[in-house]
Amino acid sequence: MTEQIGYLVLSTGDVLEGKWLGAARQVEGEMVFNTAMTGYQEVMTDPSYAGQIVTMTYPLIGNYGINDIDNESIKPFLKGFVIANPCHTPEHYQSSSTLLEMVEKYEIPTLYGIDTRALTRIIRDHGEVYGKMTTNESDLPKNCAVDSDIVKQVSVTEIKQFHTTKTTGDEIPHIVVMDFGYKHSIVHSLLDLGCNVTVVPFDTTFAKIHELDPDGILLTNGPGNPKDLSYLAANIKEIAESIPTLGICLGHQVVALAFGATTKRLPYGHRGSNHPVKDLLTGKVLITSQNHGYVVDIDSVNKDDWQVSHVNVNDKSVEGLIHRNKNVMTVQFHPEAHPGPIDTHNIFVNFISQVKAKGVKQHA
Ligand SMILES: NC(=O)CC[C@H](N)C(=O)O
Repeated sequence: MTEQIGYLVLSTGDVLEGKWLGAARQVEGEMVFNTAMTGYQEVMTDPSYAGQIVTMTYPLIGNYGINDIDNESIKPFLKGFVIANPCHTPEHYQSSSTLLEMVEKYEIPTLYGIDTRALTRIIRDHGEVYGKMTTNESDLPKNCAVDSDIVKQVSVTEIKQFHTTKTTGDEIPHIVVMDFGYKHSIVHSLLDLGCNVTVVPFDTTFAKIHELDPDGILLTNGPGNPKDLSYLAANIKEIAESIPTLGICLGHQVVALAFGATTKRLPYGHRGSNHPVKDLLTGKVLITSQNHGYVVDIDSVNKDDWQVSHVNVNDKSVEGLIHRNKNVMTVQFHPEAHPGPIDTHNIFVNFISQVKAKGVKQHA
């Protein structure tokens, strides 16, 4: 294994020295930190990290290996990975390869031996931080914001169909998933609840979606700045107004934008698996999985049409919206978890109930 020295040079002027896990692969991108103590495989394969260099605050990564079931997409899309201590001797009955093998297979630029908690403090103090993973410590990152067409880079280009094996009666709702960079767990959650699923490209038109004859629409998570998708607003509004709709994370943000709200950047994002969210309808606090850098501006939400259903306990930001007259609900957190707790699984259950209440069509 290589012991080659590598550097993480930050736009703040800080330089952190580490070693390359696998080959040296120079890359630059937006720095973000994730505080989950487990779930590194799901984090590495979540398409919402496309264009970003991810660091894990938890120091030991790779200790339960890499398995064949927890990938959240067809391949990792993150730009780089920065960790403290990699484990080369994993122990888990489902483990089929190691972190190093994963990093090499997908050529993920990875540095280890970095004090990732000190790095996280720098990101928290400065907010928007860019980093360059390099072999040359005087190699400064440029302003490498995430590409404005990043969703196009991760979305499917062709329709994909999935059939449920868990029928709960004779009604099988058909859910069309608009793919902004979907996590596989979202589709698994729908299949487990007895739905058939069609995944379509993020920019599929209302007319095309109508031809697919869905009972419900799910707009997924995805990378980048939601405002870069403002050009889709009219299409998204038309879809959400006509068909029961659930938006998750980026899906929540683009629905809010389509109905006239605005989004803004959070100081340093919410990424981890223990973010407390208050459900304002039940008064309960739920522990949620999160991964976002932008948020819907609460003051911009039209309160005549929308009810704020969830708020973040830590910073009071919007975590969920329900339309007062249409069948539209959206959440900023991840009800599919993976990684993280399943406190909010009911979001899917409620959505499917709403779809069924509207009447499931007989599909050929
Ligand atoms: N997971 C997501 O869907 C993230 C949404 C958006 N890219 C953000 O950072 O806020």
